[in-house]
Amino acid sequence: MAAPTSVVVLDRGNNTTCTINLHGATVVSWRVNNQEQLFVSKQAVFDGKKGIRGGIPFVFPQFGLWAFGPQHGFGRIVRWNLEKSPDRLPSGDMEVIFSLMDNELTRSMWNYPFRITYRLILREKELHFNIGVYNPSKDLSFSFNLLLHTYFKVPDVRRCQVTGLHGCTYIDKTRDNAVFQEGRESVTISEWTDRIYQNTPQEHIITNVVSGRKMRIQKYNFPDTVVWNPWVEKSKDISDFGDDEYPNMICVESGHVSSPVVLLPGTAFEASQILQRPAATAPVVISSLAVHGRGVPPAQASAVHRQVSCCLRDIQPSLPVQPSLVLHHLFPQPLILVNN
Ligand SMILES: O=P(O)(O)OC[C@H]1O[C@@H](O)[C@H](O)[C@@H](O)[C@@H]1O
Repeated sequence: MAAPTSVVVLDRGNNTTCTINLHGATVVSWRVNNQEQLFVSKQAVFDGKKGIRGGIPFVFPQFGLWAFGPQHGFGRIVRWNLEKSPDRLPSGDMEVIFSLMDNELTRSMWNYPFRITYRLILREKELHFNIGVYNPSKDLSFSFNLLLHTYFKVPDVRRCQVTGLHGCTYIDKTRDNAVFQEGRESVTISEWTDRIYQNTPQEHIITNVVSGRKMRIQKYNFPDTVVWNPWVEKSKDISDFGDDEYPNMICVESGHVSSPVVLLPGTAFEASQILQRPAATAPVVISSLAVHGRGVPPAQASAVHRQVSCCLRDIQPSLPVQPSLVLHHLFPQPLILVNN
């Protein structure tokens, strides 16, 4: 029987938590105010062997097919060490550090000494990732790919837009790895998508993630951004992914994959990422309003109020909005807003 997997939990308070499975140091949950931000398939396997389908698997030292080992390398299928247990920082944020060193198994696929430290910090609305890869050898260089294979949870991937890709070249894995240039200001998904965008900027925003809000990705030393969704047909080929789950996830992955990192003896590579749930101003504005309107009986006012708040989140997740304009759009009949 395979070794059971075990998890480490960061708890910042206020129902803001992050759970990391030592198997692959895979982040399997990130909840902000009790709201899950990451997608994990209902069919994910936790057998301590297979990579976990969802969350944030750690792709190393290979991205994609590999002649010497499994697809996406061994980083996501080996057990990592808990280098430093969860600890509260003076800021109130929670920190944990994992590490991985070469061992018999990794040497059988990739015969190099290495050491990785993977530090996570859970803030109020942010999750920080700091990665260091060290080459302790005196004479051998090695090269590798590294990628954080982040599965974001979304209500409907067709409504997501990803910014920051305009003008970037991309390798399209759905079209025999042909190279194209992105012409859209923001990228939407309506079919099987598997692209490696190159030399992308340090920031992307994804719209319409959970509760219709936005997610900000900031990255350092990760020149590539992979965008993946298997869509209808490819989903059926993935045994640990439900046929009907593709609308509920989008992978936007920060990595160093279209060219390898070459690490000289005695040197280190560092990269980092911050995921941030920007504060939503609109629901705050509207939640302090009571809705009364012609055609809306008082008994239904709170239901309308709830509906308006949800719609507002969908329409303008984080920008300041004019509630009256949005309400007018939603309810053409005159409505009176009473500030509580
Ligand atoms: O099924 P896996 O090995 O987890 O890979 C999932 C996908 O991961 C993406 O990052 C790749 O670009 C895709 O080609 C791949 O299909």
